[in-house]
Amino acid sequence: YAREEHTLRELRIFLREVCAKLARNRLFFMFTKPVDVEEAPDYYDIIEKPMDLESMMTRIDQHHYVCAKDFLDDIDLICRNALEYNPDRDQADKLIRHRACFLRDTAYALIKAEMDTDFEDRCQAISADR
Ligand SMILES: CC(=O)c1nc(NC(=O)[C@H]2CNCCN2)sc1-c1cc(O)cc(O)c1
Repeated sequence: YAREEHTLRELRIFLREVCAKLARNRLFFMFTKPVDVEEAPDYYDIIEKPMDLESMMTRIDQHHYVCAKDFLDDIDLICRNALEYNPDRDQADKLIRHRACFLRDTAYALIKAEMDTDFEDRCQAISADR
């Protein structure tokens, strides 16, 4: 059990670094905090499950993520929300959709590049056990 806790501690340290790196990229500024109703007045009428990088950092500290897949599921949620809220063909919507896809692809690439597959396998085994 102590070994599992050590593995999950290592996962949290790794995910904080990934989350911080994404939040530092100014291209992703619109995804770093909960959507501001000043910017998008009807946002919370349309989007059921809001998500953002700051909330994800809190979820790391709350031990919400037991494997990298759980973390990437929330990244996918940020992306899906942006695609749903910005469906139109106008420039503003297109830019946000592009940035959302870029955030998603960057997160997946960062984790694939920096995480051992056997480490993620161990985390997913713990996740399955819980
Ligand atoms: C993150 C997101 O999904 C988002 N979408 C927007 N869409 C629009 O403004 C589109 C909607 N269709 C009509 C033309 N305007 S603004 C916006 C946003 C940007 C920020 O700098 C901060 C913030 O909290 C939210």
